[in-house]
Amino acid sequence: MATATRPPKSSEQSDPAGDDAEPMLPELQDPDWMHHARQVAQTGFWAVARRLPRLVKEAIGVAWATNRFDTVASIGLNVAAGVMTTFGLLATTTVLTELFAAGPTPDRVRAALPALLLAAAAVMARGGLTIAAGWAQARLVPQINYRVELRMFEATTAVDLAAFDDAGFAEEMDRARDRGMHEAASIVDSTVNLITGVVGVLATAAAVTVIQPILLPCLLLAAIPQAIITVRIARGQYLNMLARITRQRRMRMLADLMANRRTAVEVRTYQMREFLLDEYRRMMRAETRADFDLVRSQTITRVLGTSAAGLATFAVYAVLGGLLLVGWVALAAATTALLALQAARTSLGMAVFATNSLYEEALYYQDYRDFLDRARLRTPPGGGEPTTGFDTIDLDKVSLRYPGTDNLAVDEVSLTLRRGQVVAFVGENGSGKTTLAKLIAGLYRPTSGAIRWDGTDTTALDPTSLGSHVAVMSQDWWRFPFTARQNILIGRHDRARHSPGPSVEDAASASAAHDMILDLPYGYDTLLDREFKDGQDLSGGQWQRLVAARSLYRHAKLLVCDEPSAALDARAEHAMFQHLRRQPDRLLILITHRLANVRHADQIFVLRGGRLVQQGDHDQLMAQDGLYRELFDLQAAGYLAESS
Ligand SMILES: Nc1ncnc2c1ncn2[C@@H]1O[C@H](COP(=O)(O)OP(=O)(O)OP(=O)(O)O)[C@@H](O)[C@H]1O
Repeated sequence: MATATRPPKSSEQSDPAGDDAEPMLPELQDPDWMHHARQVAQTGFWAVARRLPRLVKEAIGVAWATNRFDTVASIGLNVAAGVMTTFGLLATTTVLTELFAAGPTPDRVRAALPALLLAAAAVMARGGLTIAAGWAQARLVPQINYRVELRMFEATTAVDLAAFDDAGFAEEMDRARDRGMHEAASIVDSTVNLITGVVGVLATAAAVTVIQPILLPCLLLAAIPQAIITVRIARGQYLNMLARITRQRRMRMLADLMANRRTAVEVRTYQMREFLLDEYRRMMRAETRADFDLVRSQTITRVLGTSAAGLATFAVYAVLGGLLLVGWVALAAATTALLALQAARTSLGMAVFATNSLYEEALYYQDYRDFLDRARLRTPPGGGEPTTGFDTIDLDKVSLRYPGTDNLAVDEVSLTLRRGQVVAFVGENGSGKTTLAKLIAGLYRPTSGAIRWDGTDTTALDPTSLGSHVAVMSQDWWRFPFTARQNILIGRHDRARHSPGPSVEDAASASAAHDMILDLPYGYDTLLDREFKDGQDLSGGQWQRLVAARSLYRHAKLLVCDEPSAALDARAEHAMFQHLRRQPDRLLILITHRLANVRHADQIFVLRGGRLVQQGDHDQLMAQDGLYRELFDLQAAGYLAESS
């Protein structure tokens, strides 16, 4: 199903009005979570049926692990309902036998009464059991969904950061998240439906066998066409869905572009309206054609299937008539057989449909299982010594290579940092500053070399304990859709009362965010997401102040500030750097391209291509003919030129 990505065509190359014109946008690839689709489409029904026992076992295992009571109830009650079907049919035969017997009508009715009551009781019991089974089955679905989702996010939040740089991991996570995890409840649902269908068929077959074994082949003859139609229609729908999925994704993508606050500005400034609408119309025309094709082919299948079912029913009637004539079957038994026929048809259709669904769902569910296994391997083992912090941090020939890359992002860097210092990492874009800071913060483990806190290799320290002493003001911060207060509090959401550290307001004041927050409609309780009622948004610089407040609120012994003032105006930048000064119990690592802000740092480390090429304070580095002086002079020249 995968289609190759083509380069975008210009609008002059294509005719938006023509039905068969090439699309203006490049073809999309099928989503990764659809990789089983072809396999499902190409597997025959019997091949699927052979794998059923394993799939049923797997599904029952999932249900059992979630809620044993509801599992037993949904299967047991369905089986009990099947037994009632058999009783009901047998009682109906007795009723009919009494009614069709010779003698005065009142006597016949009286004789039929006990069996009639029994038949009525069986029907009522069956109805009650089916409802109770449905209730248990419906209870199972949300419980399974919650359990599976929770396990998914327990895994995604526990894996090491490096896992997210691994393309294979990210792909498996998307598959498991987009589709796999939603199939857990579906495989249980389909399994219960399958069991219900099979029990229904067996129950009617048992009744018919008791009444007259010769009627059993008639029952199957009449039910099979129905089963075939069900499979064919389901497969047709599936293949049609496969053929259309990429187009439907493109339509959703276009719909998103045309009705979205984030894209609204560019759609207008570039006057993209007609371009997007043309593309949407083209997709819609193709979709409508596909809808018509599906409806036509399904109608044809239904006509053929219904005719075959009609013929089969006619054949059964003929056989029954023959059996009646030769006296092999009594009239009452033949009438019951017709009732059984109807019930068996429905049950068989249900079982066949459930088999088909179960096969497909189980393939995708396996993706979820595989992802959990892979995530377990990527989760740091935990344990290790707890730590109360550090006086010195030593890096000994530390290197890091990102997965799937050839070059070292950090190349044999050795340096020593001390609590109480302000140090700066300086270098051109891509020189490895952020990566080095993340290594020191424990977010990545070195590919080689060692990082030691007071002489202890950090790999021997408990990661949670180590992380509690670190705060990182990242340059890739996220706009969390919480209130302003929560956005700061999450810096240390579990901080105990009276434990050291600034209050939310103090942290906000230190990062020049306090006044800006007070100006919001609900102050600190303003929700910072426009997608919710009464939500507000902030400018990039205002968000950056809030992010800074969060990391100051964390009150950690190691504070990494990666481009903390990139989006700040001059006044806010000045105010923030007043607070990012030396503190005796904190090591501050500053990464910035605005070199004026690092002039007062105790140590400046200059990186180039991942290697540490210079180190010293500002005066020492300016005295050398090196990269630092070159970068500093370039920046200073810009200001000097302006002022002259
Ligand atoms: N997640 C990642 N996966 C693969 N390569 C990465 C990843 N992050 C960074 N790199 C690469 O590692 C090198 C160092 O990147 P890093 O972000 O540490 O540089 P930097 O000095 O902080 O750059 P900038 O000044 O632009 O922020 C670059 O070549 C970059 O392309």
